[in-house]
Amino acid sequence: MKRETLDLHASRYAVGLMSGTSVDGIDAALVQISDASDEGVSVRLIAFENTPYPAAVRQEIFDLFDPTKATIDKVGCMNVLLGELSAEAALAVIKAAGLKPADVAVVGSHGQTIYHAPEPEKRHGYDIRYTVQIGEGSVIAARTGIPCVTDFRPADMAVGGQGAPLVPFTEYLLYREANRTLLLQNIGGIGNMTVIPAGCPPEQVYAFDTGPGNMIIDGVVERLYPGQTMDAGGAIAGRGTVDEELLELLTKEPYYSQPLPKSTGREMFGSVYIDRVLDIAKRKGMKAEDVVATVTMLTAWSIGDAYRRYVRDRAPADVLIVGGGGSYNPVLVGFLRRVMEPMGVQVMTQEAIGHSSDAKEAVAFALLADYAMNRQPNNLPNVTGAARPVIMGKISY
Ligand SMILES: Nc1ncnc2c1ncn2[C@@H]1O[C@H](COP(=O)(O)OP(=O)(O)OP(=O)(O)O)[C@@H](O)[C@H]1O
Ligand SMILES: CC(=O)N[C@H]1[C@@H]2OC[C@@H](O2)[C@@H](O)[C@@H]1O[C@H](C)C(=O)O
Repeated sequence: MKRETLDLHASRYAVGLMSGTSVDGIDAALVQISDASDEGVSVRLIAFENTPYPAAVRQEIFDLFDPTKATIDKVGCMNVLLGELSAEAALAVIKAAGLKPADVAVVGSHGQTIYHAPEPEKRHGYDIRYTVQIGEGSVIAARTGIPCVTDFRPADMAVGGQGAPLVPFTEYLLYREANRTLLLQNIGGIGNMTVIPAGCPPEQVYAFDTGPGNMIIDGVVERLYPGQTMDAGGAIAGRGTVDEELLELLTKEPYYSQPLPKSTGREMFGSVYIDRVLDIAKRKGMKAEDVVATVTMLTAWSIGDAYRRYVRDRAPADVLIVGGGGSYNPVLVGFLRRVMEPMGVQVMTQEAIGHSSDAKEAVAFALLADYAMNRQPNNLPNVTGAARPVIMGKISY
């Protein structure tokens, strides 16, 4: 990962855009990237903005998660609309930083995943893995006048990788420590964990999706409390009691014991899954707040279970650093402490160590785009399962 092409200490501005599996809006980070004299870079967050999606747009995006509804005209149209909204988000964060578009070297935009199929399917004798992120880079480049890198995941999948998770590459660059083994746990729609052993080289970093993050919590709350899209502050779960029987049943989901590398998404923990949970809860006559408390505990349990199964013996960790929207749910973080601390792992939030939970993924896509522009590999093959390092991202000038 050593940078070869750049002047040491040269610095430039980049924008990173992320629209995650929760579909809550577009996160935009403006960062200053400087090359360090040793391996890697340093990144300073200058400005961060979240632009929520209008409710009708959010609904139309959700409709695209159902392959029977995602007709090609709707996907094509939303691809361009999200390009427009992404360009506006980029321009807004540039303005918030007191800069002009001409000051910015690159925009890296993850886009919105609408389908992710990382396991190979045999088609006409070929192993096919595919993933679809929309938010047209040509539109972002045209509106901002800045080169834009999009569509990061397919390059990793083309060489046998899962195309996810990608953020561990930048987490290694920005968080590694000489003396502590870190677990970076993102709790967005999906939960994902990055393991960074103390003083390790990049080949020893590994990461995987632990399972649901807030996706089930959000899904259950939306159905049981019409008009609410999340359990803000964990207020509902805080009033409820975990139903051990339902929890036990939900922990049997085969994904949790599937071997690494693995990644998951709305295809597994989306609306069909929510229907199933709510059916069982109804048959048991459960109170709404108990259902929310139980699925909140399920997320915490899945993280602890993943640590026990895939990490503890290989890289006993000192600390688990929680990021993503789930870090704003104190009941979830409390459950996580209850699960992790008996195993000797301290639980902290990104904010507690001086980073931003909200901005982390957007920052990552700014840095991944910077690598792409410099024609430098930006995947971690041992994380995604790819056969080799590749340069991910397609450039719209
Ligand atoms: N104040 C809060 N209280 C409780 N939960 C919150 C709060 N703020 C955010 N969340 C949760 O975090 C979710 C959004 O998290 P985030 O923005 O990290 O997800 P994402 O980036 O869309 O997902 P992913 O990382 O899986 O792609 C919301 O849908 C909600 O469930
Ligand atoms: C296919 C896809 O969009 N995956 C997301 C999702 O959201 C969290 C988790 O599942 C992670 O695997 C990934 O995103 C982050 C940004 C990543 O690639 O690191």
